[in-house]
Amino acid sequence: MGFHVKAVMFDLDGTLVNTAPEIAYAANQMLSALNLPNKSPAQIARYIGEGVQMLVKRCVTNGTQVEPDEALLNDAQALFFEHYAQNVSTSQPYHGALETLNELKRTGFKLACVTNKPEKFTLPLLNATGLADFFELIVSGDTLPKKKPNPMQLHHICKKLGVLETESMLVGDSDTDVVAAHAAGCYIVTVPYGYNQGKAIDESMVDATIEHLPDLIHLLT
Ligand SMILES: O=C(O)COP(=O)(O)O
Ligand SMILES: [Mg+2]
Repeated sequence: MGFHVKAVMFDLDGTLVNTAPEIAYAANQMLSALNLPNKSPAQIARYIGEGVQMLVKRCVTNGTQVEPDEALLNDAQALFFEHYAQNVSTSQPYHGALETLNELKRTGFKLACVTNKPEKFTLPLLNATGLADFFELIVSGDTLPKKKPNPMQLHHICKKLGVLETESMLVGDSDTDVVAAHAAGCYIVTVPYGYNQGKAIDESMVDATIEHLPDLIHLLT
């Protein structure tokens, strides 16, 4: 396919691990604590992708653009952190995730994880799912001042790994990933099964789409 790639960066939620159920569980515990009605896991899954603050805001405002009361939002954030910390890492990697990372690492690719999830949740999740050791670098949503769709995390990873952006690929599940990769100048490959706020990925905007992670092996080796 002509990808001259030395480094592969993986998005986490919706790409490597099916975290929507555990995120929805924590979000509903937060809503219950605030005496707000619970939401279906499918609805909450549509709020994933732009970090915890956006997820919480969408949960308390029913996904609308209205600004919630600041005190309510602060309480909601704290409650989400408290509840998610108690049950993070009950999720499973998607089919083929481990074998794909294993094979890409074995064949010499530099691997990194880039997520909008806060570090507090990223590291336990990667450890519990057995994914952490594949990555030379893990950059979370609060590791740097900006997160995806801003390209800062991707530039940071390329610099640390000693590769050019044009030699790097992001594998993701959402428009957030697509915009970040374009802004950084990296290749972008997407999976169709993750969380893209209920929309399909616009395939004209990506370098390739794969059905499942193991398809990457054929694309890159
Ligand atoms: O926490 C989120 O909003 C999404 O996380 P992701 O970047 O790993 O998909
Ligand atoms: Mg994602």
